[in-house]
Amino acid sequence: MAGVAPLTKQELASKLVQEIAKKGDEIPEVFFRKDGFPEAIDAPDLWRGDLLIDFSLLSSYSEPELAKLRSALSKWGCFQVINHGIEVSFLEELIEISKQFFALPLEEKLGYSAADDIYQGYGTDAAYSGSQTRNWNDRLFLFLHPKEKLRLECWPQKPDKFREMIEEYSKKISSVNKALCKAMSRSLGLEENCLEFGKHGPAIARFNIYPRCPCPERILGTKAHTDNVMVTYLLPEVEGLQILNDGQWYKVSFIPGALFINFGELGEAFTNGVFKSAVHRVSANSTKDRISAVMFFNPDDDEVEPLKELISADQPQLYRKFSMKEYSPKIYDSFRLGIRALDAFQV
Ligand SMILES: O=C(O)CCC(=O)C(=O)O
Ligand SMILES: [Fe+2]
Repeated sequence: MAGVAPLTKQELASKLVQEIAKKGDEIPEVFFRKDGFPEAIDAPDLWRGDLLIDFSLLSSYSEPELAKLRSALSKWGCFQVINHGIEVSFLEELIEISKQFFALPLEEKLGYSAADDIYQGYGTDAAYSGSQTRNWNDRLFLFLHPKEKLRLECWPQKPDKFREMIEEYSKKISSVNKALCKAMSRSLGLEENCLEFGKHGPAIARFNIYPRCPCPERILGTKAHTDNVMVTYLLPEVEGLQILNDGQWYKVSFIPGALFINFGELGEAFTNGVFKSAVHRVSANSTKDRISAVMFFNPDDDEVEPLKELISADQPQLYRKFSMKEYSPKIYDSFRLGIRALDAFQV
């Protein structure tokens, strides 16, 4: 990330996808994928079957549900979860409030971008390097934990309930995460506190908007990537997310009220590759804007290393021990270059 300077508000305004979409001018070349991208297939049976986890069964440690969880994470690195205990009306309101935030006047939103931090606040990714193909996406990015990283000036004061809802959502997601950590440990035949993280709650909240796009066959909402975290909890508004598995892209079916959970690179390192980090991307669509609300969890310690219990003759150690201080600087370039930051730490 060295050498990447934040943009002035004016520069940022000219790069925002919402603004480009609103003007309706010709789309800048920098958004077009030079070589196109492979099509994704529908797989409703998968999302209603092997990759649909009933959270209420996990909390009672149902053996078949634990086996399903283990299989989903080791083969796909992701699943959707229902009966997670967060009221659907709350989730719908969160999406609605996020939508209202992105609908605020530009000047007001720019007030929530950080002048000295390319990540935090309102803005758009990948606006900082002229050469890479850009995503058709703007976002609000907020650090929640550790407290030293929290920048309250980037937290929207409007819509009125937004701040309160983010805090509330982070508590609700935390309790889902606590139970899920235990279930994941159990699914691996381990003591329930072996695979524990996110004690202080999610590290980051990210709200995405993918404006309606006139040219979805040549532009992506977000290009293929793995998340640089332990685990991601995603609340989508409609379809658009896609997953790569064995060389094939799959459309994730939208299930109202379900949360989409995917394992990040740090989760893969922590489980010594037993659970995979899902490669995913977001398509653009020509009919409507799309919103998603994302919570990212990180490890509690500064160092990440594969669990001893998951290293064996059959499953030799895949990643060396590394610190977040070593890992974090690799994130920006890996996203830009489309490679995995984690691969730098292979044994
Ligand atoms: O919007 C989505 O569905 C996915 C977002 C995503 O992958 C991310 O924010 O890391
Ligand atoms: Fe992601």
